Amino acid sequence: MSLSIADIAARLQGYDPQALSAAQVGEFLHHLVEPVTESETVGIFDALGRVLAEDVVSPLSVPPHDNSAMDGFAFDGAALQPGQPLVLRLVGTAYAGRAWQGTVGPGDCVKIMTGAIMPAGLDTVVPQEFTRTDTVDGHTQVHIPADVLRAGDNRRLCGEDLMQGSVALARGTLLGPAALGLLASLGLAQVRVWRRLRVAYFSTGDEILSLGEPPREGAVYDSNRYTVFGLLTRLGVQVIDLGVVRDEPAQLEAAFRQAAAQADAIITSGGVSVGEADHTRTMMRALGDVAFWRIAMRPGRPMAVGRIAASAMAAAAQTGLQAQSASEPAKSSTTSYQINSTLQPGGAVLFGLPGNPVAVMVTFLAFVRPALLRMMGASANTPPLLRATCTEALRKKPGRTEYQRGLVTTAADGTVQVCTTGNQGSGVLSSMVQANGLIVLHHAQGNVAPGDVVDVMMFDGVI
Ligand SMILES: Nc1nc2c(c(=O)[nH]1)N[C@H]1C(S)=C(S)[C@@H](COP(=O)(O)OP(=O)(O)OC[C@H]3O[C@@H](n4cnc5c(N)ncnc54)[C@H](O)[C@@H]3O)O[C@H]1N2
Ligand code: MOO
Repeated sequence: MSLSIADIAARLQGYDPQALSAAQVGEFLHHLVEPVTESETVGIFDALGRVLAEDVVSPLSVPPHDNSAMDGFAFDGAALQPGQPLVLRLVGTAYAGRAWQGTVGPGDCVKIMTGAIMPAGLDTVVPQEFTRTDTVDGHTQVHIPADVLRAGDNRRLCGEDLMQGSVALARGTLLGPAALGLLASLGLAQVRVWRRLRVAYFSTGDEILSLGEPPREGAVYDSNRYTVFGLLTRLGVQVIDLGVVRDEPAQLEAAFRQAAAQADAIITSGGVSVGEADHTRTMMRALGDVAFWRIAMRPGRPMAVGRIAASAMAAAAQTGLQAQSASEPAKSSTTSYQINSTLQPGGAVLFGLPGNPVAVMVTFLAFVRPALLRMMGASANTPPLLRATCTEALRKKPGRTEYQRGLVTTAADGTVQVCTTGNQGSGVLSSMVQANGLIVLHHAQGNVAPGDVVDVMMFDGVI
């Protein structure tokens, strides 16, 4: 059963929607979102980027036999003596893909190919390039110099990768290329994964132009839908693009209703600050259980989160924007509008992101992405932070988290360094494009001096 905003707020110590720390936001969202519960079986090619719904127990051992890691000669390592060269008699050849059928006695060796099963009684392989061979009385002899290897070298043990009956991949694993290979190595062509998450998104604002519309004074092209599309696609969710929605109650209600009916989560951008001119906040309150936050962070201060009712129970009538379930009074409105909304439990999770293009990306990476990964059933959802030496001074006020666009490079001496990529305005996408990570200046941290070590959230593998 999902918790209401009030329930979650009551669980959080020191919860103040007007002054939340980034850590409190993470904690709040952890309570707000729940993993999906439906799973499906998919073929291995469709499993990339999906999350395992159950443990994969290894049906066989990998490798299935002790085998050679080198092309060379297999022999009994007990014959090796420190400081002594060894001479062995060649009695046959073991090829990969079939077991060698002969028998070996003391002082014998078998020529062996990489991957071939180790003949019974032999445990060591000398790579062929370490050896010299000659023929004595019609027999080939293999000479191994002193001290070039130890007993057991160059032999891969049965089950050293995976043992039959052990958990090869745990439920909650986000399947990457290595996991696909591992599944295939177990002979598994199909796998059980959680169903794909559906995420709907739209941009709000009367000044926002869709691509294809001619430029006009005071208007800007919608960039947020494209960054959100990219961020969601990288995450492997099913995206539902609902376009640009005018700041007009009927259009906003229709967009929220459609999004809540089709998706597990809704991402909007714009209209969550205190501006007088928009209906977005009012509509969010009217159609759902939503909190409006001011987060102690930069960029990305205002944000709305909650749930939007899944049922389309509201009958819209053109009689004044009075959202009956809303505690917030209607903003100044030219259109009259009324919603008869009955709040239903559950519904789609709402992430109402601030309009500024970099604030959208930063709030997505800091909060939305970990929350969506949790909804996807993934067990790990925060990327590790890299430690890098900052090459410049950064001004930072303690008491808020700041994310600065950074370019991480490796210096000639091998040190990992980071510098900022220029204008850090929350509308400036060009410095985001030049960055390969976000410098994370933590809540309590103060100014950074050149040479100080800072944390960086790298984009690689994330966006
Ligand atoms: N009095 C206050 N004013 C503002 C505050 C505040 O705390 N008190 N917070 C500021 C911060 S921080 C941000 S961020 C913005 C967020 O405001 P909104 O979420 O209401 O966003 P808008 O006003 O709609 O837009 C802000 C900005 O972003 C541009 N924008 C919006 N959508 C898009 C889009 N899809 N593509 C490209 N650009 C977009 C929009 O044109 C505005 O320039 O509020 C501050 N004000
Ligand atoms: O912090 Mo706003 O979120 O400036 O862009």
